[in-house]
Amino acid sequence: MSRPTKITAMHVKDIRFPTSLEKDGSDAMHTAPDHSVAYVILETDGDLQGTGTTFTCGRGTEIVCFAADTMKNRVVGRRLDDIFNNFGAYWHEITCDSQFRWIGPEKGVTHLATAAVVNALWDLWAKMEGKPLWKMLVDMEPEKLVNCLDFSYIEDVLTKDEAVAMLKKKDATKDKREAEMLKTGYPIYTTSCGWLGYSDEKITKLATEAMSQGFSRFKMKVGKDLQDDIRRAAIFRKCVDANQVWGVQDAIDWMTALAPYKPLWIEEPTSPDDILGHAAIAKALNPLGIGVATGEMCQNRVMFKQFLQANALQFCQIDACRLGGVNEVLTVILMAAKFNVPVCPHAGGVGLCELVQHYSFFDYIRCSGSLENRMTEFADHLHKEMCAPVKVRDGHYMPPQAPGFLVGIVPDVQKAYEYPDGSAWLDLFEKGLFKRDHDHEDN
Ligand SMILES: C[C@H](O)[C@@H](O)CC(=O)C(=O)O
Ligand SMILES: [Mg+2]
Repeated sequence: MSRPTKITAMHVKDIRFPTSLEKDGSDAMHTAPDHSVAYVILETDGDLQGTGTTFTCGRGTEIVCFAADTMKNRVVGRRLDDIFNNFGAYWHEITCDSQFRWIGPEKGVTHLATAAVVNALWDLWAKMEGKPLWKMLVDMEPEKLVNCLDFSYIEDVLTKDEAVAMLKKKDATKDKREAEMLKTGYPIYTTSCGWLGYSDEKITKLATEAMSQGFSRFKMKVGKDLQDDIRRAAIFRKCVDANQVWGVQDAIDWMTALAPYKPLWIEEPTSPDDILGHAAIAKALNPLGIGVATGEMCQNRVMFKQFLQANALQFCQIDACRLGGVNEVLTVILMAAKFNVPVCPHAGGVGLCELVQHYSFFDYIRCSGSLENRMTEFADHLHKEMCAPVKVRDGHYMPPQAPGFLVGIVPDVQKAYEYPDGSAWLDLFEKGLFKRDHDHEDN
């Protein structure tokens, strides 16, 4: 097999799944999402390809694809050694393009696009090393790993030297934790029983099934109707997720009413940008035993820094595609470890479970060294569509062994669900179940 030396081409696909039909993935804000991805493939002069995705919710995917496509000229033709030997500097270069940066910076569509491209590079690198991403990160020399990160704007709370020291400190005992992960896996919770559009009967049936499969932790969606939420909270309780529907005082009042059901956290209680609002909610709810969780829409490491500084979150929910890929996610995991805040990654979207598992293994083995108050999300749909679906055993993710970041979608599925001309979509249009984008108000 010939080892790649440079990127020769980049392709971007808009792949969407009609999850709104069954209300999979629905919440109080996103009432009918179609879980989708901007799908990036990097071709090389060798035998390997890199694949990266960014999770989106249907309409809008084409915009992220367009943004990713415009990044081609910063990727194609580049030598892989130049990228991987100076990955932190390369990441800085692509996120600081002097013109592209104006429509970010480091947030929104451009950052979602960055994630897909950057994650494809990490997938390729891990395949070249012959390791799953988590294992490559666990084995990498601390200095080399830290060289992949961009510390701009966060050096007031975490320096390169401090990050190296943190990794070195944990390295003495990492083999033990790696063996533990290989044996028992990383604890997870499921969101799949609690999507907002599901009936009470469906929730009860799914929760019962999940318990028989070894799940003991659940998340339910809230925020549409308080009486509905109270009734459902009695069916199962643990974490609740409002997906940004409330103002600060609404969040405090609503959650005070749900407090008797003892939720561990309230997720995204208000605007994801309102750091001080989250801090006020946390201050009011922490005494009731409820923590604040957020991060799936936290734009970048700078905002995470402030959330941590302001004591505005008790559970840090990194997302594999909202931040600008592995390089930036690792800085947030390190900052969270410094503040002793548990990282509980967000994974309610296609490909996210497959991606975030790598972060949880890395976090436990090499960074936090703790499982206390930590669990990663699992959502039960769109796995058979993946080339290497997550392995779940007794409510735990089991570490994957195949090389790469492992977010590839089965080729026939890619073809069928490519929007709008894949056969599955043509069929849905023909049946009148969907209208093409721009032909309708809403599905
Ligand atoms: C629209 C998405 O499905 C969202 O509801 C996911 C989410 O908030 C979560 O998994 O948490
Ligand atoms: Mg959520």
